[in-house]
Amino acid sequence: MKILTINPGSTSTKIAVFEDERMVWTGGAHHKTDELHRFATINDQYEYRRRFVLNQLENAGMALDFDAVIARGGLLRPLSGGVYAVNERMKHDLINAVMQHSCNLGGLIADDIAKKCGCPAYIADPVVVDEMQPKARLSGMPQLERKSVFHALNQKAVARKYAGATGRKYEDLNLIVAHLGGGISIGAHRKGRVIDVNNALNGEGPFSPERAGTLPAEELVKMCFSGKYTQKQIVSMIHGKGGLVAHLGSNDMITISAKAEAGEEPYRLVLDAMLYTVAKQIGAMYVALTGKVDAIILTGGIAYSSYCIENIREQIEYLAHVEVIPGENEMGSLAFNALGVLKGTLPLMEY
Ligand SMILES: Nc1ncnc2c1ncn2[C@@H]1O[C@H](COP(=O)(O)OP(=O)(O)O)[C@@H](O)[C@H]1O
Ligand SMILES: CCCC(=O)OP(=O)(O)O
Repeated sequence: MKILTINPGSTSTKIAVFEDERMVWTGGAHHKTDELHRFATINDQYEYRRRFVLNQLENAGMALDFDAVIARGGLLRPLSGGVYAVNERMKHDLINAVMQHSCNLGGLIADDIAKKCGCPAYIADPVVVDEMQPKARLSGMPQLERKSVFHALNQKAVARKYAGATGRKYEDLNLIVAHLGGGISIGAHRKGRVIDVNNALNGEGPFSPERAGTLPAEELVKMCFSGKYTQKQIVSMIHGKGGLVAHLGSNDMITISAKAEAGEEPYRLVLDAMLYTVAKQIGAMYVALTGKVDAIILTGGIAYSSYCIENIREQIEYLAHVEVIPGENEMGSLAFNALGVLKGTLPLMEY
């Protein structure tokens, strides 16, 4: 069976083709900050990203004859993990999502290409997978409930991979998984359920290449009412143009980590500050798991940087075993999920 997998991330669009479990082609690219910031909204990126996927497939000589097209899922209502068919209700919710992120385009692009092939379109383990324990949902303001928005697909895939490699079941382990990408999410996985995690999108947790992370609330309120900024500008300072983009004007971690490693300022100070916020969030999830932690897994694109990994390791290695699984296992995981549905070993959920 031939599966097309599509993963629109905040900094990249990744594409891969699988024949059963075997990846036979991979494409995609990192998008420069300016390339995406010329679009006013995420929905405005739809045509650009759709054409990007189709052009890449055409240039690689890939015919549009897939058995299924599956994409990373977007900011839908809170859902259980699993595979969902893209339907009209889902497309409506993706187009009209309150929270904006490029993953909202995944199901829409998958649906368009699947229609050209005459095959089904799916999403799996969307970013809104919600398994939070009740006490983690409350903030200090009853009006503001915490929400589970994170790299569910990759966090679950690497957690299962680690469990398999150590001869155990994901459901028997307590793990902290830190996904270090354009956004950063750090989850406490208790026996196969993510009982707490920072919302990677809305100003919670570490700052990241393009997110502001936790902010001083009252200072932020003053900025909002200063008359100097529109709501859209403030929101984009929280995600899109926050974090390293705000401090250093770039989300290119390869260049930034090389400069930081060479001791160049302000790169060293800003990157070390970001990694300090990562270590602190890992500490918080250690407490969420009451210190009973089998391993801390560092994953995502930034986990390719030895500077970043060693910096974080020094701050947390006394807590538990540290496992590094760089990149993301999202493409393989998407293909595995689509195949499971096509072969009837996984249920297909309706949105
Ligand atoms: N070899 C590398 N060294 C350091 N950072 C890297 C490397 N490769 C990718 N990155 C960084 O990883 C981030 C993207 O991570 P990824 O997990 O692909 O997330 P996203 O889904 O947000 O695109 C970018 O900030 C990119 O600069
Ligand atoms: C919306 C949460 C997932 C996320 O932040 O993904 P990226 O790191 O790809 O932006």
